[in-house]
Amino acid sequence: MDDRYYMNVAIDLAGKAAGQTSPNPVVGSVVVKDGEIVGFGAHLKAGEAHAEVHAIRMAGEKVIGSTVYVTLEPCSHHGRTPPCSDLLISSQVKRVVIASVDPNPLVAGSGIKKLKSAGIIVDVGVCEAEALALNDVFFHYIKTKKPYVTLKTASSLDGKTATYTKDSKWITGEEARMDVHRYRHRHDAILVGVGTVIADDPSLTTRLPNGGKNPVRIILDTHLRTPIDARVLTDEEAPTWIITGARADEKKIEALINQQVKVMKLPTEEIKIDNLLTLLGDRGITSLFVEGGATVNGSFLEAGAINQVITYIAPKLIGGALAPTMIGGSGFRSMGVSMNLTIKDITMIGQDIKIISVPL
Ligand SMILES: Nc1c(/N=C/[C@@H](O)[C@H](O)[C@H](O)COP(=O)(O)O)[nH]c(=O)[nH]c1=O
Ligand SMILES: [Zn+2]
Repeated sequence: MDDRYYMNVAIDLAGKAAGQTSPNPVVGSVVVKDGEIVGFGAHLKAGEAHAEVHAIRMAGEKVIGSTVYVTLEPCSHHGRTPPCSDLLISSQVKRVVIASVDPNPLVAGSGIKKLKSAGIIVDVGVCEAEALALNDVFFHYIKTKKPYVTLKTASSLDGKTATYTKDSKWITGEEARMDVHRYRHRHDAILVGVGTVIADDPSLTTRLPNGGKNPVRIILDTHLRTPIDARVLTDEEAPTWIITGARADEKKIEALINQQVKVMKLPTEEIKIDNLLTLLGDRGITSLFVEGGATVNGSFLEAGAINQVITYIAPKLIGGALAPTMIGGSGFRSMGVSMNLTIKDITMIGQDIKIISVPL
């Protein structure tokens, strides 16, 4: 088989661990000897073995003189595990095929240099686009030190997210709502505004049949209006960070803090999304799932802080000039300055449509 075939096996393996490896990238690796796959592996959890280590361990003796495919440049620095480039050299590998170079400017290219100076044949760029797409979150975070932001909205055919009486249970069906929980599992944090907490008293936890990781729950609450008995404050299911303004009342802050709740003040009285993202990035949040409501969605849109949009549209009509829509705020004044995106994927999920789009 050709290089692309084996690299696609490595890419498929890497993608299966999506959401588990944060803050590390997902990486896959395949060892091939005399046209036979003799080992493969994926990085499963930060701090544990890298993909190449799993693959080489499975290959055993057959790794000698083999070709190793890996979706990201092998590491060359001592992180929490010894460098994979050293392991590839000591395993007497003949050739290494790499899909994408490490985006971290500190290490970019050094793994490749090390392998070449040890006499290993190195080819770079096989299936590069597919490999880069695996780690759009990781690359974004490495470059900006801010979380990759996914905005998720769910609405009726006529764009409503609830009736004018604020009833919203449910708009999308079971399958689409289950899909949302898979995104929650894969994200470091989920964010809603205090309006959603007051209206829905959401738990914002990941409820999948086989369990799943709960994201940190971020509540934007400038004036500390989160009800003291809200589930996100009392259910002991996941950490909750309340983000408030510089002038927030210290007594109210004291009343909200408990072992699962932290209150964090931003430097300005009103919440600025850029300051929020810096604060979250500094605390190691690499991916942020914004579930609204409309006001919060509007502030992310106006801040130009959206990296991906997941839209679920249900075959329902709600109507009502006062019924809420997906994005509030003041909005753009003219089409010339409105946000343009490209649709990457459209699928039916149960009775609903799911659209994935990214800004141009
Ligand atoms: N009304 C709907 C949604 N509503 C989304 C938010 O308004 C809800 O408060 C939040 O998902 C509740 O989180 P939970 O308590 O953890 O279940 N989102 C959806 O995808 N479809 C809907 O029909
Ligand atoms: Zn490594």
